[in-house]
This record gives sequence, structure tokens and C-alpha cells, in this order.
Amino acid sequence: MAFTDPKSTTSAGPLIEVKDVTCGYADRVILSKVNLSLARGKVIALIGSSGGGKTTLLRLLTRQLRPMTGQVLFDGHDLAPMNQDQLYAQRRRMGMLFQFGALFTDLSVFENVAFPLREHTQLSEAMIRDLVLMKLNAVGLRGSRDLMPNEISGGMARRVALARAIALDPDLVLYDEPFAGLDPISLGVTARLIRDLNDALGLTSVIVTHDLHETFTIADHVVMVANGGIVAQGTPDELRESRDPLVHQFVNAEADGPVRFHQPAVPVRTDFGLPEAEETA
Ligand SMILES: Nc1ncnc2c1ncn2[C@@H]1O[C@H](COP(=O)(O)OP(=O)(O)OP(=O)(O)O)[C@@H](O)[C@H]1O
Repeated sequence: MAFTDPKSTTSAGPLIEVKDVTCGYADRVILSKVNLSLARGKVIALIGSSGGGKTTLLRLLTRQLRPMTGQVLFDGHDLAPMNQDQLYAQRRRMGMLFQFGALFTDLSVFENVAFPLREHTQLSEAMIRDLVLMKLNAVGLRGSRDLMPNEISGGMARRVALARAIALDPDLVLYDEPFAGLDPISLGVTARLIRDLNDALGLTSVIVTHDLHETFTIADHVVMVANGGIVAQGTPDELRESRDPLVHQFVNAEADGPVRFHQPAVPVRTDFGLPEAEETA
């Protein structure tokens, strides 16, 4: 593949294009013939019930998982044929915040954010210090730089993880369940921060989440993953107003709909050894 500058943009089109991708684990297909286009500068949410394939879709975008068929283009570059060096060059353009944003417990807040800079750059100590303090300032934690992870709250830890995810000035940030386990206030703060950082730093953000309420307040585009593919996508308002029964049930958190609350079972009376109910006239 002939490109030298990993930041070289082949098109002004979408940052990510998933083209006709089928993927899964071993022989098991999880997503089938998926097409998805993620526009630059937007906050995109991936929603859908557990096991639907949201995280699998996220793994495709970083080539932690390769498609069985189809292509994933990042900034116009097909990820599949890249060698290790080319892939790492592209991954440096992707910040990631995984479930619960786990911090290194034996490193200070400062060192947690400095970690990717030390790993991936040859910057001087002075440069690293300035960059780390800028990132910590962006998440409101410049004053907490010397604390250890066990000395800060869960919401603060999530913000440190966010600062670490943006340490290398990525183009894309991927968040897997960034709100999991947060109290409502921290949840709101984290959501707002994701939106603000996205806009201030010119990022594109992809969020896998179950917190629809918060997500719908900050997302530009929502993609619902279910039944082996993308069943709906649009603005939060478009999804809220969707007449598709599956989308309606999910977005409105209704217990019954196409996804049934009661799974098929023998009649209740049979299980409890009760006589058949008498017909009422
Ligand atoms: N590493 C793996 N190996 C094999 N199967 C996997 C692996 N990871 C996920 N799966 C399976 O793929 C399917 C989709 O899982 P995935 O984690 O993508 O769903 P999800 O929508 O992110 O779910 P959740 O909301 O619960 O995180 C599930 O049936 C899961 O068991």
C-alpha cells in the first residue's frame, strides 16, 4: 500500500466507511452485510440490546476484528491489508475509552494521561508535561494531577480516562460504555464533556451505550444495531419518532414488542400444577 503520511486524507468524505461487511467470531456470523458511513466532526451513538453486536462493530473500526467479507475504510484507507506499522500509524489517530475507562492503579492521574505520550512519542519531558496539563485542564482536573486513582471518584476517573483517550490528539475517539456505573450527575458531566471535547478538538466520536436519555441529548447520529445488522439510523429525533416497532420498543424502553419480555414457555398453570382454567362465558 503506497501511503507514507498516516494523516494523508484520500477524500473529504466520511471519516469511516463500513462497506458490505460481514463479520463474527470463528465461523459464527454476528453482523451481516453491514453498511455504515460516519461523518467527520459528529458524535455518533451505537445503541441496541445486549449481544446485538455494538462492541463487535467498534472492534471492526480499529481492526481488532477483521471482516469476513467487505471493507472498513478509515479516512479512505482500507484497514484490512495494512501491515502492523501502517495499522499502528492509523490507530494512533484513534483514542479509545473502554468499559469503565480503567486507569493504571499504580500510576498517578498525571502519569495515566502521560502514558500514551511516553509509549508512542519521543517528546521531551517539558512537552509531555504541557500536553498532559492541557488535557487535564480540558476535563477540569489539572489540579488533581498528583492524586492516585484510588483517591478520586468514579466520575473523576472517567474524566481522567477521557483525557488519556485524547492525549495523542486523535481524529476519532471510540467510547465503549462511557457512562456505565456513573451517578446521574457524573453521567451528565461526562456526556457534556464528550460533546464539548468533540467540538473543541474537531474530533469524531463513536459511543457504544445503553444510556439512551443522556446519549440522545448529545448525539448527532444514532445507529441501532440488532438482528445481525443495522436496523435503524438517524438523528435522535428521527429515532424517537420511528414507527418501526423494534426501534419504538427499544427507544421507549417498553417491556413488550417485537423483543418479547416472556420467552416461549408452557402455560403457567402447567408449571404450577394447577387445573386448566374454566371457560368463562
Ligand atoms: N471475543 C468473542 N468471541 C466470541 N463471541 C463473541 C466475542 N465477543 C462477542 N461475542 C459474541 O458476539 C455477539 C455480539 O456481542 P457484542 O459484545 O458485540 O454485543 P453488544 O451489542 O456490544 O452487547 P452489550 O450491550 O451486552 O455489550 C454476542 O453473541 C457475543 O456473545
